[in-house]
Amino acid sequence: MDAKLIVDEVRLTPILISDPPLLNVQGVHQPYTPRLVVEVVTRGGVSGLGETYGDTVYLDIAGRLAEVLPGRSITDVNALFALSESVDPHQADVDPAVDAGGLRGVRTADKLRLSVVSAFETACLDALGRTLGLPVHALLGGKVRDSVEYSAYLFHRWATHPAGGPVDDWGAALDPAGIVAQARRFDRLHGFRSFKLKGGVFEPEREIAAIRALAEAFPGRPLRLDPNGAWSVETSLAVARELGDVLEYLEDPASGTDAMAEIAARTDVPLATNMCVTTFEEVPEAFAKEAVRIVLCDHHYWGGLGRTRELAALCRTYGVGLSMHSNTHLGISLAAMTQVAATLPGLHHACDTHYPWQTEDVITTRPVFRAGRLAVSDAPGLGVDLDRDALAALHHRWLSDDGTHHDRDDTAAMRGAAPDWKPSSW
Ligand SMILES: O=C([O-])[C@@H](O)[C@@H](O)[C@H](O)[C@@H](O)C(=O)[O-]
Ligand SMILES: [Mg+2]
Repeated sequence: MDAKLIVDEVRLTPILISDPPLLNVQGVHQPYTPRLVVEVVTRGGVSGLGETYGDTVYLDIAGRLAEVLPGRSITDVNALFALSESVDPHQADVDPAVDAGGLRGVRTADKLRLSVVSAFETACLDALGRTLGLPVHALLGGKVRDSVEYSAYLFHRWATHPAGGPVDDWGAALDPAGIVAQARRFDRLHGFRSFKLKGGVFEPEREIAAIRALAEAFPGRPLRLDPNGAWSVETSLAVARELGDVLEYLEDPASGTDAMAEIAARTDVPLATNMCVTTFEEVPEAFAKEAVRIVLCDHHYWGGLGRTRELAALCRTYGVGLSMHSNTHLGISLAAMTQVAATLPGLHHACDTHYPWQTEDVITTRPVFRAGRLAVSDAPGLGVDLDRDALAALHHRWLSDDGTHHDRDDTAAMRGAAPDWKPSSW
């Protein structure tokens, strides 16, 4: 093996990034959210980047994996899965509740581990691409498109965080007019064609009214509503009836494969998910029951860019559509999302991204959306460079935090404002 390809060192940098007070079924985003930046440095002196969730449970696994990677080749990405299993001590005692802030289905030991592996895989591919002078998409078999379409991600939100924190100039959006104003600003700034509204915050009638207002303001544009499983089957069907003429798809209206399958059987509105199909183990049942028409892939918890392509092949085989889920993330993840999305032939919907809500980053140049699309970089690796000063500042914030923000918890943030608050379901 070429010595240049051997891992010399792995650097893990937990950071806290500022985040606006976006509302969802579990509460409100905290003012700062944790992310982990992974750097894999080769003996050839090349450094590759990856990014993933930064909560404590991920940091634990990442620390163990980082210890055993030096001496192995950055080409050995398939070996990362077995290697991560061999170092993960927490496999048996994972709380299977829905993730405390991520809303990406139930927690499993596998999913936690894969969310870490994905950042290491991305970092290895970035390092390999930089070493060979090739973009990551070339390492995945080549791009099938030159740009990737993203959708605007609309949220009901407060103007400021109740307990203080970073302030932006978006103001509150708590009714249909506020959501339309937010959409207009996204349209003006980034040219997004599709709009997704995070639902499950207010009673369904108010969210239906917001989608209707969007349909009037942007006739013919693809619209989606995602209450993260907050509704019953009957409520979901009622919403589907109300909005069937304007929705591109309804995302996770109810929780669980059985509920989704029942809704799917009784409406023509396509259902999408990033909650009931989140692992390969969940695929057979959901596909057999025809519970979803679109799976939202996410390279973080599916285990990386290679596994995302495997999921895409499965969806293609079973005639299920594909798009991409997003959670709060920075530019390294956005670059990884764009590189893998560029290689997926059956990507027929605009991908989700939280990125426009993020005002801080650890890369030197912010990507620019044009007409809602990002150009696919042909530069070596992911095509992004680390801003070490920014990384150090965000790491310093993480070090200075008393632990309140080390684990994302939207419910805790909401209870800071309303101590008796409980997630609603309709
Ligand atoms: O950021 C949020 O509040 C979202 O609700 C996120 O946690 C979800 O994972 C995600 O965006 C989704 O599509 O369900
Ligand atoms: Mg969703």
